[in-house]
Amino acid sequence: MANNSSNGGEKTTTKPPPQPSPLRNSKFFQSNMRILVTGGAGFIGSHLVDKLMENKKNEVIVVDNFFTGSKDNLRKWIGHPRFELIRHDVTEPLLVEVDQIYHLACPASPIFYKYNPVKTIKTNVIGTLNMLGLAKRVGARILLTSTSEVYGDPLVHPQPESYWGNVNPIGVRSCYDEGKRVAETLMFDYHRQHGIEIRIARIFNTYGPRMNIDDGRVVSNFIAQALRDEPLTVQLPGTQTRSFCFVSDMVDGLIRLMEGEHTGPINIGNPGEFTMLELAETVKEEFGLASGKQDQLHRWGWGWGHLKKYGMHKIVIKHESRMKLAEGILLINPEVEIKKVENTPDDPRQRKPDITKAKELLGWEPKIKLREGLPLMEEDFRLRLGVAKKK
Ligand SMILES: NC(=O)c1ccc[n+]([C@@H]2O[C@H](COP(=O)([O-])OP(=O)(O)OC[C@H]3O[C@@H](n4cnc5c(N)ncnc54)[C@H](O)[C@@H]3O)[C@@H](O)[C@H]2O)c1
Ligand SMILES: O=c1ccn([C@@H]2O[C@H](COP(=O)(O)OP(=O)(O)O[C@H]3OC[C@@H](O)[C@H](O)[C@H]3O)[C@@H](O)[C@H]2O)c(=O)[nH]1
Repeated sequence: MANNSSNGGEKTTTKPPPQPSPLRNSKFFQSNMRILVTGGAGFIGSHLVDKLMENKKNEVIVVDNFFTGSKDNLRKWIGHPRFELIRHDVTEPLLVEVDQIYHLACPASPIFYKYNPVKTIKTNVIGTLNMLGLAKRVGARILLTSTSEVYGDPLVHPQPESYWGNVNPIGVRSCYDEGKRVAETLMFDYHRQHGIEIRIARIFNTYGPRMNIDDGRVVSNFIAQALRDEPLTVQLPGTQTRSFCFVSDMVDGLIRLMEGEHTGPINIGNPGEFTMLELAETVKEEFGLASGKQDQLHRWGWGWGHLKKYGMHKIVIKHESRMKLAEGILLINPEVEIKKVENTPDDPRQRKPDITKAKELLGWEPKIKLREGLPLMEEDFRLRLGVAKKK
């Protein structure tokens, strides 16, 4: 592991920050906090906007090119007097007057960021340069949503912020991993050279309502597959691990980081670690029977306790016609609906955040466990998939 001396960088500023807008210091005019959210039409961004809009002192401007995001995620705010939505690509310069910038714009799902890798790296590098230029011009504080992927396929486990990572610089994921690493470098160079107030969050896998249904990320894939009665596609070997954070916890962490006194980088994630096979089992238990078959079990007075008692908790009922109640024993189709499929290159084998810094510096830790968070996605996914709960 590398030493920690240049991590955090909190004593390295050589210049005072640029002057904020005169309105900030006005004695006579109590202005609102003007907050720019790039990528605000996406999954995490739209939840962040919901939270920021709860504060009546905030005006929120979203900038998005709608590559992976959608206006639908923001529909409740369109037309609101404290809200503006601008179709704009962050690889182009932007002129707006703001006090804070949450810079999220970047496709996050591997399928999407690998679709046009040159555009992904431009978004991370030129997009971040443009947002730092904006921050410098208007004296805004800027927060970058970096990623656990800066640790690559980590050789240190769990990953503290002081770990410098194990990243392939020429692989198919590099446009994203290395792009985010350069974005972090740019943030610290602007901080040291120009005194910009920066914040860096290293986000670990996040899930929740509004994830794109077919964007290839594992939680949204498994839930959509379970609700469509399709096999869950576990990519080989299935023993690779991830740590999943519910989106409301993530938003809380990002706002604390922005409002706090520490530049970061700070890991924001849930340390609960699961293999992909364990995740598939959990989704099956929460959703496999939830598509109506669970109701039937309840009508018979059967619950998971009964299934577990007979060692059947890992079994999905495929055809109800094959189910019989015989002398009080439920016969279930033993077909296990998990399909092992090929993986993609450079898939990290393990990932778990060390969140000591987030706890100590931000007073933050996640509240929602995986089993509590997964069911909170059901209604949203059913609605968008058009799959009703069976009676
Ligand atoms: N969700 C996660 O698990 C996770 C993990 C680590 C880091 N992150 C980071 O958090 C941020 C948000 O992730 P998300 O899960 O909400 O992803 P998302 O794909 O749902 O949202 C990204 C948003 O950015 C927009 N966008 C992409 N390129 C753009 C460009 N050039 N100009 C303007 N807008 C652009 C998209 O249209 C979308 O609305 C990303 O920066 C991502 O790297 C997410
Ligand atoms: O259907 C699937 C999809 C994915 N997987 C596996 O699930 C694991 C997680 O894959 P995801 O695509 O959800 O996400 P990854 O962890 O690879 O990248 C993620 O983490 C960091 C963020 O910055 C990225 O934005 C995010 O997508 C991988 O090991 C993958 O092989 C499956 O087993 N089945």
